Amino acid sequence: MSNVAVCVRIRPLSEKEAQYGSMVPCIRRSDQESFTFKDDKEEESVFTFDRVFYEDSIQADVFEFVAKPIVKDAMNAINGTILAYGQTGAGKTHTMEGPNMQNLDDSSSKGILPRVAQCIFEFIQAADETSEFLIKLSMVEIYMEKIRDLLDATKNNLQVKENRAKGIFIAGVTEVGLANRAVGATQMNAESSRSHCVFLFTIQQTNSEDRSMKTGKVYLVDLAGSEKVERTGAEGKLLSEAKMINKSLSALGNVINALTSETGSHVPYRDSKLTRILQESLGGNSRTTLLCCCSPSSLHVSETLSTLRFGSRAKQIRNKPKVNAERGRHELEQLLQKSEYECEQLRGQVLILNARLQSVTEGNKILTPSNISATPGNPLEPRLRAMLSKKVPPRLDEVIAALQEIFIKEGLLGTGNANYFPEFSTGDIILDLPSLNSDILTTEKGVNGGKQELPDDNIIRTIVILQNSLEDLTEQLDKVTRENEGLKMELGACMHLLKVPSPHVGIHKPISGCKAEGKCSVGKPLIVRPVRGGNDRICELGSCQEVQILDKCDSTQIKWYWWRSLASKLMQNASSLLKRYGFYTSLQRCCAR
Ligand SMILES: Nc1ncnc2c1ncn2[C@@H]1O[C@H](COP(=O)(O)OP(=O)(O)OP(=O)(O)O)[C@@H](O)[C@H]1O
Repeated sequence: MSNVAVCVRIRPLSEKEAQYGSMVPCIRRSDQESFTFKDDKEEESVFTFDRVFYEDSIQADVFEFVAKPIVKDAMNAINGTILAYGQTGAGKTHTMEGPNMQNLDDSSSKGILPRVAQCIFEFIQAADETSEFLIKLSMVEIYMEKIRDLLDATKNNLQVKENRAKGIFIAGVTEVGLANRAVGATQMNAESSRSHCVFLFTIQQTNSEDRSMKTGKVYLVDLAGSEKVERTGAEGKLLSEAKMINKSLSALGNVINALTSETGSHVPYRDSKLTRILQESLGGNSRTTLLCCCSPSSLHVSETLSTLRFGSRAKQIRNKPKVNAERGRHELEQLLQKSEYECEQLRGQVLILNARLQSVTEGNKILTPSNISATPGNPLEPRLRAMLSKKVPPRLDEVIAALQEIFIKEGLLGTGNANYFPEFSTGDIILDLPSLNSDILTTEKGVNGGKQELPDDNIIRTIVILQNSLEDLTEQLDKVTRENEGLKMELGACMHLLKVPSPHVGIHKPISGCKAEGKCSVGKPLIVRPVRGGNDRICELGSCQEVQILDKCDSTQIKWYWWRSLASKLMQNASSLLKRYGFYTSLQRCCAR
């Protein structure tokens, strides 16, 4: 379990705020983690967070502390989320995107978003040779409780769905276009964004040797301004927008309150689209950092206080980050083997217990050294009796070997099953048969001082112990058998994947009817993938059904070919690629250029 990290960023005074030069700022620096806040009644309180970035902090420092560890985790298949919270004009967009997404040449002012993109490619360059990567980016905004695809203006009411494989996801979100983020002007900030903006990087990593796959996601969320409606002076449409924004932010607050309340009350994730999308980031399996943006001006003292209180509360949320990995063939085979072995062990124990139960109920006697000889026709051999009479409990494998012999002799097992019990000598048997046996002994000695004849209730107790153990074992066996089935399916899927031929690099020769013809110039190298079981080859970036294969490469070459060209294009054209999130469009253009 790890707590949600909460950082605070205090921006410099704006020109307008600076005009009130005589006013003392409401925040006084203490150190990197705490500061003193003075409220409108001049009362002071100390706030402490994971990290405080003051007016003089630089974008690179914020990225290094807040985002880089999250990107690193995502490369290891642990989902991460960064949320920027604060009133309008407090510096959320400046921190997340930078002052000018149209011009990313100024590397020092770049915000978290372009740095995350760059960092992903840096990690890829340094990654293991056997790793193949697929990076995706989606961008949506939540405006008036509707999810709009920022890359496809026609999709303006996307739905949030959930399934076992993907967790929570936005169904049908696409990767094209991007210029329609809703912007409205309020008195607070001439370019205030009235929507919540969510950027999602998905990093999918496949091991080219065993096809095991792991996926990490990074959510970057630039929340709409958290100011109170009456302070914005909003009217008409802007007023209903402001109310809607407040509604989803108060839903966010309610989720945080529920997650941090001691009574463990219901968490109302479904009360807004925002909280639904962020479900796994808040109290879920993601590593999450909340970045509270504030103005230092005493003009905004009440908004800043409410932001700081929000941050303090969120700090108590505990998440449980997990690795999202699909297991590779080798790992699956080992697991399956272990699970089958466990199944065999359990089956053996069920058989033993059944026999003991039968013996106890039918012979009306307990199987202990003291009464073995008194039971006429008792199937237990002297060897077993000797074992059970030792002070030190016998090793389970010895008991099993003896029982196996007896079972065969008694016709409970055919001789063909002589090896039915696997080697039990490892000692990792779940049921502790010796201690069960000593339980029975203790019961017997406690009741009648170890005499041969046992009272009926003692026999009943023994039977109950055996029956309970049997039930537990049967349950365990069912569970392991089910897991076993799951593993077999996973292994099957993995084997299937291994059979899919690896891609080749070829030269795209558009033929008539190819829809990609207009986009791809003849002779431009493209990645193509042979269609399984046939000779056709599908161009992955276009829809051309025929590609002339000039050169076959192994998957490592493919990886380098693909990522070198993509990464260099991305790096070279960083400004256009990330220009107000034109990342995906640019990916698509890669083949047109
Ligand atoms: N750390 C900073 N250094 C310099 N200028 C900053 C900083 N933070 C914010 N600003 C400036 O303050 C103004 C408001 O910032 P920004 O647009 O990022 O606010 P916001 O919280 O995103 O507002 P909104 O909720 O409307 O999106 C911008 O002009 C921005 O350039």
